[in-house]
Amino acid sequence: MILFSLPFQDLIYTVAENSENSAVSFIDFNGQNQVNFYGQIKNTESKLDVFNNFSVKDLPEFKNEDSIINESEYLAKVTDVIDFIHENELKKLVFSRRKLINFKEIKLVESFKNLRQNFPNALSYLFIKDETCWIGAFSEILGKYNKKTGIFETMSVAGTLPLSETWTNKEIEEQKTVTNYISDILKKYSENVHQSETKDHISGNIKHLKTEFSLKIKPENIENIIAELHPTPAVCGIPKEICKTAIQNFENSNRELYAGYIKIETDEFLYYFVNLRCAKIYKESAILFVGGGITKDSNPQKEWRETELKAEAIAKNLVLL
Ligand SMILES: C=C(O[C@H]1C=CC=C(C(=O)O)[C@@H]1O)C(=O)O
Repeated sequence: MILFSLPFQDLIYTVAENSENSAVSFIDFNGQNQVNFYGQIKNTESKLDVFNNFSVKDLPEFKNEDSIINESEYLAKVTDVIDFIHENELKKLVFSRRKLINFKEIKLVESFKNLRQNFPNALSYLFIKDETCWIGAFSEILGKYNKKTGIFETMSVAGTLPLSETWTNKEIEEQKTVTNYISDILKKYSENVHQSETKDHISGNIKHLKTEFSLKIKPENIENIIAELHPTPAVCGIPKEICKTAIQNFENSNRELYAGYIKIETDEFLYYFVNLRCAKIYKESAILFVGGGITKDSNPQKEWRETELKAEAIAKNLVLL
């Protein structure tokens, strides 16, 4: 079962599970595994209560305690990542960690409702399938294709600060790396790539820098563009392959669906949302997945604070007993 809502839309949708067409797919970070929801996308209308049968008591217990690192372990790892960045002259590498929250009970539908209310510009979702349950809300679009006009949109979102703070060179350069990476790929598909100014992008308690792109493409190029874009340096790093391998070595557990993407096909659009600010739910615990772009100018303590802020953005919406 799945519930989701699209950016700036009031309706809550589900997938009817009435045909073999995949309407919503979660693709993991490595592009190797998928969770698919087949059938027609339909409005849940007022029947949301049905979803209160979503129960976590049948979910497995969380056992992989080794995947949780504490603050001092995180600081040591980020110091190693910075050394690696210097040695390999990298522009950016995204390092992530998991944060454990324990509870007796979680009200999943209420938590989902909180997320969609507090992240109106995001794709918000909640699903349980085959003993796997995830919840999340984030507003970064890896791709949005308008089937009628042929216009493809994407964005570069990076750099993180609390709302009240002022951007420094570190965040500006970090976001530029993502912008240049995306721009170089898009130029292969059109001579007319429109690039917006870089603006603040609010996401709950924090802000990011965002540059938007649009271009007209042929429908047969969509999947190629997505395959080239993912994972962008907003979630991986540059050069992509070196960073993918380094991430596996530095992070002591698999990212699973975190930093992957969510494909949704409606009558009008093909959407690809980046799966950040998300949590995997277990029987009596939730694992929050949070990361940040590390550069040669990173301060490990500030990076820790950033992951704490990102974790809080999800955690404060979870209704726990
Ligand atoms: C990798 C994450 O955020 C990305 C998206 C926005 C800002 C980011 C940053 O400032 O590092 C990251 O690139 C995450 O939230 O786990």
